[in-house]
Amino acid sequence: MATLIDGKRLAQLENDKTARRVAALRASGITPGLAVILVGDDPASQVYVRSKQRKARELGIYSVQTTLPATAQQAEVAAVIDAYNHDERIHAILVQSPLPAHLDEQALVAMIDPAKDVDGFHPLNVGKLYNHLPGHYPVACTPRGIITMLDTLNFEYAGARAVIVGRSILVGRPLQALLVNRNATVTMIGRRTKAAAALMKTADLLVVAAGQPQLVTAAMVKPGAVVIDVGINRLADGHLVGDVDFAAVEPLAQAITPVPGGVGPMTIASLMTQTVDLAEWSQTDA
Ligand SMILES: Nc1nc(=O)c2c([nH]1)NC[C@@H]1CN(c3ccc(C(=O)N[C@@H](CCC(=O)O)C(=O)O)cc3)C=[N+]21
Repeated sequence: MATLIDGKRLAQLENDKTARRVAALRASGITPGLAVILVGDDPASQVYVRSKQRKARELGIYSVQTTLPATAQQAEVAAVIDAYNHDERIHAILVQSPLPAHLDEQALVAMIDPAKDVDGFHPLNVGKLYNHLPGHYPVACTPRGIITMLDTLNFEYAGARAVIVGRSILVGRPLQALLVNRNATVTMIGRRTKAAAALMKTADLLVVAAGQPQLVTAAMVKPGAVVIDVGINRLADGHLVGDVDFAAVEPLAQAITPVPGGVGPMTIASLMTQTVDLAEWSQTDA
């Protein structure tokens, strides 16, 4: 039987630490501030943004939100980013993804002050991560949360074979960099990959972020692998499932994340941690 990686519990532990750091910062006169920009009325995005705001306030973080209609133009969103860039109460800016298709998301992300880029999506921060540069910079929150979970397992990165299914800007690409930087050997799988199942079966660490329920079956998992399921799929009956056939894979894995209660809560915990990081760095790196 696999170790269940309890994301809810690990997130709780991390949030407790964050609350203590926020209290210490506030005692020294700095309240960490998070600004969330939501465009449109995608129901899943509204749920995520609401839980981010709730958690931030719980932890003592100053938290504000700008909501724009789905018809908002590029320049309107840009003006909101610019205002937060110059707002001294705000240390962390998040533009909820995905944006409506008529907006150029990458151009907007590039307008965020890199020192306030809590998602780590600004090209400057992406480049620093990719090149494994020293110093303080934010990294994508979902991959950061995955690393935290692997660290608690004392996962041995060096020499491990990692396979990542999904090459997104939010998850697959930044996680690839974080794992390469820890001396893992990383294979990226996309839709055009040949013999994907056989590649997955070589993985000591299998991370699945494809957005496809039941994509990974027991036949694709090496016995003893660590399996991280990033998928969040809402089925017709309202059930939330990941990308991994949990019931079939769990008996042969060394450790596995559940959905819900795995990567999702850790993503939010990482976001809170990184908001506080940015507030601290704004004092020391200025
Ligand atoms: N700029 C930006 N940054 C993000 O970090 C970002 C984003 N855009 N867009 C969407 C994805 C997705 N994401 C999730 C966060 C928490 C849960 C989460 O807490 N999930 C719960 C279940 C929640 C539910 O019931 O739907 C769980 O897995 O247990 C899920 C998904 C952050 N994202």
